[in-house]
Amino acid sequence: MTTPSVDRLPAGPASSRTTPPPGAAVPEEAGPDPRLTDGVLAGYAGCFGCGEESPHGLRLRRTGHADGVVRAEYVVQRAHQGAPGLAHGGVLATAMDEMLGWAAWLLGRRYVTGRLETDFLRPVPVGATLHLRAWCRGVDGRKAYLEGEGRVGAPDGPPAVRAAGLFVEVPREHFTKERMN
Ligand SMILES: CCCCCCCC(=O)SCCNC(=O)CCNC(=O)[C@H](O)C(C)(C)COP(=O)(O)OP(=O)(O)OC[C@H]1O[C@@H](n2cnc3c(N)ncnc32)[C@H](O)[C@@H]1OP(=O)(O)O
Repeated sequence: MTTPSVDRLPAGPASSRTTPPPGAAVPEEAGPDPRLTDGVLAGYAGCFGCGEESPHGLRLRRTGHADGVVRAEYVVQRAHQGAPGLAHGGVLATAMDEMLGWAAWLLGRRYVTGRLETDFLRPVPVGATLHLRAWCRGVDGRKAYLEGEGRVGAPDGPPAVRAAGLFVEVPREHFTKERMN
């Protein structure tokens, strides 16, 4: 069991559907299983969140993981605007989805987002670097409960976004059977 050493924001966005039930353990971080990172799944270059081949994608850059917490940086691009000069909320939610997904996959199993809840705490300007981190709060059968946050300008900068999510473990076929190409 690991307990992420995270300086958590006071009130999270979690509803009952993204809160682990009592007794749900936080597993040891397994590290991404090489069998999961086969180019089709984790690390996919076409991924809108992290892929280098996605022209207007977020291109999240992972900066490390330790003690069950995964960290990344995201620089807000002009293509990510909602209001002029400010990041679109849906784009920020995407960044959090990606982060929570990474934290889930570090458990060594394949997960997809079932539910994502997001709080937007302050606007994030184009050109700003968002320092992101995410961690697991517990696993209950196929369900993993993740949490994360993004801070502007520095890892201890002002919080701009936070999220809680319920991820569901799926078999490999999930990613192949309904693919269009
Ligand atoms: C490295 C990779 C990074 C990836 C980062 C990006 C992650 C993503 O964005 S993934 C893409 C977005 N997500 C998707 O496309 C998922 C689409 N949905 C699905 O495929 C299915 O609905 C799926 C797999 C989530 C669940 O379906 P299924 O496998 O039939 O499981 P199901 O029996 O319905 O649910 C399993 C459990 O999860 C719970 N659950 C499922 N969905 C939700 C939900 N939205 N809210 C709360 N609980 C839920 C169920 O209640 C059930 O709980 P219990 O076991 O206690 O009864």
